[in-house]
Amino acid sequence: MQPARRVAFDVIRAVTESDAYANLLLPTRLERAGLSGADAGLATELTYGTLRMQGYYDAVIRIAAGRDTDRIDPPILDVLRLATHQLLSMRTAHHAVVDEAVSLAREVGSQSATGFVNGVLRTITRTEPADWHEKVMAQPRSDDERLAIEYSHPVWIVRAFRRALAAEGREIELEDLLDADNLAPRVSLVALPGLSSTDDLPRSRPARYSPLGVVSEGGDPARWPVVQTGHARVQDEGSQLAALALSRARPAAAGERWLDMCAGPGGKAALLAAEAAAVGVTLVANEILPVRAELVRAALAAIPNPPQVLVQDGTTIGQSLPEQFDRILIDAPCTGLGALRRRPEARWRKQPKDVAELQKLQASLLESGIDALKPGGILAYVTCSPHLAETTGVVEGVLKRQGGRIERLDTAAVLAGVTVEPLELGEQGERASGHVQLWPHRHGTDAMFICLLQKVAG
Ligand SMILES: C[S@@+](CC[C@H](N)C(=O)[O-])C[C@H]1O[C@@H](n2cnc3c(N)ncnc32)[C@H](O)[C@@H]1O
Repeated sequence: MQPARRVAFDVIRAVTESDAYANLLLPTRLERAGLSGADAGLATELTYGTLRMQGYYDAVIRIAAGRDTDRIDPPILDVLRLATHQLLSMRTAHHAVVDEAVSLAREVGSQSATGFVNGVLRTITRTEPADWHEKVMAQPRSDDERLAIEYSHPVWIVRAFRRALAAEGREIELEDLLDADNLAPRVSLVALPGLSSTDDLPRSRPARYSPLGVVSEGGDPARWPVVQTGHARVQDEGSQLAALALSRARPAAAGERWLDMCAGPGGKAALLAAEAAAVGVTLVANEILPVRAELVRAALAAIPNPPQVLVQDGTTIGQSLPEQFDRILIDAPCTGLGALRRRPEARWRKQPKDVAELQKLQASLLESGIDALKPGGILAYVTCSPHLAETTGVVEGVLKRQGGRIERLDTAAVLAGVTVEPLELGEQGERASGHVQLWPHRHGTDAMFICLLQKVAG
């Protein structure tokens, strides 16, 4: 079997069977198989494309097999999904796809499975991709269910996106957003201030919004010397803006103390640390999980006088370190619904019940952050999810409970002073409630939510 397809199949299997993360597993499997360049690109496209479009392909397989996908053996279903991706989206030669799928089915299933796979795939090849689209979309459904199938997202996520866009008067952008989630994101990098500049980053063009960012125009940035020294990093532009919203909310005074409360694996902490070092500010990074705290230490190693890394539950920091910090970043654990482009399987793994649990933790981290903030200090509450329960829901609930202790800052105005090009924001809501919501389809970033708050002085 062609090695790229084998790697893709093995990763897809590990994702379905043992909850592996494709973005972590794929690079190690590519290396083990000795794949690089075009072969690595093909394996990545096969893996990510199949996992992203799984919902749509399952709808096709259901019709072609005449049975529900939960009545198909999981390894055989994965064989069919990978083959369907090649047939419908990559237009690979039919006989090659069917032959390879049948051999895989022989290897991972029973003899009877080979006949089943052969039959289902031959049925799929007999109809053009555009006609499959028509068949799959033919049954009458609600608008959200139709979008869920067409763009391969669970319905509850479609609904959450619709509500978040409606809150800013941009419900009309829903299809663009769902479509953007199915495209590979461009690779953005940050040049850490004081350690490198965007001129040191080869084969790249300046980012649209981040003054420290570039977008790679090809090649593997991990091989660039400035990235290998840790002086520049691969980092989504939305994450850069989240860190810069805090560090540049107002001029920093030497001697300030900043806290990154949920720092693992350390991407934003590295940017904050570089910003802090340039103006004589001390950063403390905190992370609850020891293994992720190690990643934070590694991420900070290239910064001169690297910041202290604490391993604590952020929800207790308000008690253990009350009124200690001038600025705090809470990049809260969240559903990650704003980063579906990067984590192809995440949309199928997250469940609506996760939202309620996370919302409780997010509120308690925010309350703790407010306690840890000095009067007059600034806090950035950030999520890489646009789900309203995790964003404005958390902020509004905490503001209500805190009475007049905390007030909103105008995050849009702060970012207007930071970004290279002005950010196009929604028509309503954001100005009034002080936050900024970034979007993949509109800004080309992850859907980061950024809300600056200030503790009332005295
Ligand atoms: C969204 S990630 C932060 C990403 C990070 N800021 C970056 O840019 O690399 C959230 C982090 O919070 C950590 N976390 C979860 N619960 C926590 C808690 N109670 N206290 C502190 N950190 C927590 C998670 O382990 C995870 O590493």
